[in-house]
Amino acid sequence: MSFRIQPAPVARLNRCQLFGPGSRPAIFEKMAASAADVINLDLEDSVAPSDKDTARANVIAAIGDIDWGQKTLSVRINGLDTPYWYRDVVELLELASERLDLIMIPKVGNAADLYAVDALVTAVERAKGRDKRVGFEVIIESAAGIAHVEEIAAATPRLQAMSLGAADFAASMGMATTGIGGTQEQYYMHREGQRYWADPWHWATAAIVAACRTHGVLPVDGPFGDFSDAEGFRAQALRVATLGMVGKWAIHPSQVALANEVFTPTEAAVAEAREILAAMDAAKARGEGATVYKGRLVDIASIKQAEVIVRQAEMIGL
Ligand SMILES: CCC(=O)SCCNC(=O)CCNC(=O)[C@H](O)C(C)(C)COP(=O)(O)OP(=O)(O)OC[C@H]1O[C@@H](n2cnc3c(N)ncnc32)[C@H](O)[C@@H]1OP(=O)(O)O
Ligand SMILES: O=CC(=O)O
Ligand SMILES: [Mg+2]
Repeated sequence: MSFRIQPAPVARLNRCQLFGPGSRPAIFEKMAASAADVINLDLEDSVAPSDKDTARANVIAAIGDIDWGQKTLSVRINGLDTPYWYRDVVELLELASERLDLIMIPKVGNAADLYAVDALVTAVERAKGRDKRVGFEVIIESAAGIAHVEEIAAATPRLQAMSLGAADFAASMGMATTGIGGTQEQYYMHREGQRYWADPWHWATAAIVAACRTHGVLPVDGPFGDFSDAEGFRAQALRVATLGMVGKWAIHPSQVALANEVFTPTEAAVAEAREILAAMDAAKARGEGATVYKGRLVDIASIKQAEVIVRQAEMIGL
């Protein structure tokens, strides 16, 4: 470990973030009743320009009126390149109840974007005497966002989570696809007559995880558009979980259980992690830093790996 200790992210569950358009209040109660850890009421791309004001009013009312239980409640505001975002921030913080936990800022391109939102949020919070400081989450979904991902992760202590937004990311990068996440038909290796599909999201995912882990932010995978493809969703979620992400968006209720399943450690994984910790305790008592568990090496690094799983299990209450 470097002299600088890696900061821990906020200790809360973020296995699934369920999205719904702010212009569709009929589904808000259904969202609140879902098994998602985080709810994202959207004012941005799922809301038509003509509905922006109505959607904002719907969301402000729903924040206070609906029982969101223990969920983290987040509102995605419009991007800083639009005429809507400042009113989103001002009205949310002037009019919505303190039940609001997070503001999600889309299409961030650099740390200055967050500086601007932070300044506005801070001013409104002070003016209104709000006790609860609202947190931020961001979406990396542009070439500029991924190029500046580390400075964005470090931009403000308000930042709790960072998502990869595959749709806008693909557009901004000029990727030859209209798919939202998952396998891309043309992204394959060819050998001896066989095609082997690779993961075009891998680099961005790993870059986000590294930036997030460096600065104590939760890394999250964004949307998987084809909600009738459960196996495709599961494969995408398993890949990003393997790389260190803690959760994934659901853009349809059918994706919530899939995300929760992938980002909840299995009983067997938790049992194994606890056994590794016990094996290492026993090794330590013998004055050893390394030992053998089920025929394989475990050492002090294994303690940290096992602790990731045990901490997650404890948060879920397993
Ligand atoms: C791609 C880039 C991004 O920015 S993604 C993030 C922004 N997009 C969004 O927020 C879209 C969220 N999803 C939706 O708007 C809808 O799920 C879409 C995809 C339009 C499908 O809606 P719909 O045709 O009603 O689906 P369905 O008939 O299969 O619905 C079955 C039951 O589930 C409900 N439902 C639908 N969507 C949600 C949701 N997001 N959260 C909670 N419940 C939802 C429907 O109302 C329907 O309920 P019921 O069975 O009639 O009681
Ligand atoms: O906002 C999400 C995306 O994929 O774009
Ligand atoms: Mg987007």
